[in-house]
Amino acid sequence: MEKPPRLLSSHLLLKNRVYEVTLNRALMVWKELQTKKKRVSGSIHNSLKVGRYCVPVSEILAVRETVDSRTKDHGRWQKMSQKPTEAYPYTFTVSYVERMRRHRWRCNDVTFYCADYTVCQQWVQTIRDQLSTLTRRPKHLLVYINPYGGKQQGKRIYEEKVAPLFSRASISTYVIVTEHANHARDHLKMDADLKKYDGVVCIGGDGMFSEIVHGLISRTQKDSGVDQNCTDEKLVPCGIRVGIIPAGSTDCICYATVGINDPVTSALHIIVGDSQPLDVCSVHHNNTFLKYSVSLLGYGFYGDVLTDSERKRWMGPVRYDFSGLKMFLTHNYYEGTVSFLPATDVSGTPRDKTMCRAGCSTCQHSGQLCSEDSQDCDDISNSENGSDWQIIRGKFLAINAASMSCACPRSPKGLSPAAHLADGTTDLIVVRKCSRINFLRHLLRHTSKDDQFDLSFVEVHRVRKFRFTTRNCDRLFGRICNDHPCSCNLSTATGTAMARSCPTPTSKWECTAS
Ligand SMILES: Nc1ncnc2c1ncn2[C@@H]1O[C@H](COP(=O)(O)OP(=O)(O)OP(=O)(O)O)[C@@H](O)[C@H]1O
Repeated sequence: MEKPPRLLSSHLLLKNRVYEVTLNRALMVWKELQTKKKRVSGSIHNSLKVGRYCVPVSEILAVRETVDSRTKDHGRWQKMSQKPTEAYPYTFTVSYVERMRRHRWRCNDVTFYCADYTVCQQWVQTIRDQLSTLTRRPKHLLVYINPYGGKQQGKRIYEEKVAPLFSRASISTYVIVTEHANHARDHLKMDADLKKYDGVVCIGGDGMFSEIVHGLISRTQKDSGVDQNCTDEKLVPCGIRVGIIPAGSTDCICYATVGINDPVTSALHIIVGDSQPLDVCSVHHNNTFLKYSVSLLGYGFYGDVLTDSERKRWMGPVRYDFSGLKMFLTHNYYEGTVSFLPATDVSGTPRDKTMCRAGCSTCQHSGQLCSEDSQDCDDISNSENGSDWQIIRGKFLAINAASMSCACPRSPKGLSPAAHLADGTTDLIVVRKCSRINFLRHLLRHTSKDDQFDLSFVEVHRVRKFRFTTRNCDRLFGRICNDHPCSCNLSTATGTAMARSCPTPTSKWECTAS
């Protein structure tokens, strides 16, 4: 492939050594000219070889000029440990993403010393020009902080770890610290002037993310004239991106999308404009819309754990372990009928060995699955009307729909390890009534390498829609656990980014009680 032409090339001083520094539209590279003693850190993933560093322009956060070793910014990010020699009195500092191990990102600064003021200015201006061409980067963000989630550290996490990075990247923010549950949802639904923002940032856990998703999707449907109660109507995808800064108890949506629960990593993904579409399921009861779900919808064990754990919020994150143990000992089961429409037109299965990650080819293809005029969507409707529905009757300990892996640090594989983030399907996991010891075996497999579906009392299906009808309809929806990671907080087990996520309502399923 042809190399992009050089925009700039200069000999600049860095840590008292002379480097050849070059910039093209894609990369900034600096290479040491005198390498008597190689003392370059190998910690940067971006480096091509010792003494040569390479940073994609897309991962440069900012550049700032420094005159006479006094930077214009006096932030904590400044690392001006060495004084410029007299021959190189003009400096500029580049902040960029340093990729560490295990999906962790950090902001690193490198300061270059120039002999000539014009050269210094040229570098600053050319890098800024290149950054201004990156149109996916947000400039204005609406930030909601839940001061109540997780260990109640949301405000501190935002102020100490995230806000300085947003300010470094010249992102303007409008920050709302929520005052009560559903504050963010209602503000997004009714009041927020979304045209002013390039994205919404959620500082909190999965419950808070769910609030924001509900606010945004409901607003989008209302603005587009879509009736949420009608199961046959196609949902209109939500155009605005949502960033997650993990500050909850389990943060499984962040973990499953970014691969790590780390506020700095998530903030950096937001700054560089990364995005990952997510499936959104809608849940209905008797032709009435109940909820949206992007991660786990659980009935039975997981719903019971959530219901119980909400009453014990004062315990902090450990409440999930406590309630998990309690529900495990209670060993409730539920009788009813599960009917589902299998996703027969997709390539993968829930038993695959690969985990879905950003850039997954299956999700890229399926992202357009239910776009307007899609033939595939018509095929799905035809199947519904036909006889493709399958039925399971019996007594169940748990009925779960995982629209993503639902992985979290305590259960790194998650509830359904091969579930896709945006393929328009959900993995339906049915755990039939079994002995307590067998159920424990199933739960323990969420934390081990063993296949949690390879048990006679567990069934897993990749589906487009499903229905659950209990024998006792009254109890049905009181026990649904929606968009909540309690699944990852079982008595035995223990999730950027944020998740940089863009809700795309590509699949729908319904629960009906009759
Ligand atoms: N100011 C507030 N006071 C009380 N509750 C709030 C407030 N703001 C948001 N909430 C509610 O707090 C609930 C829990 O928040 P969040 O998801 O951030 O933390 P968590 O439950 O500890 O973490 P996780 O969902 O990852 O387990 C959410 O359902 C949200 O509706």
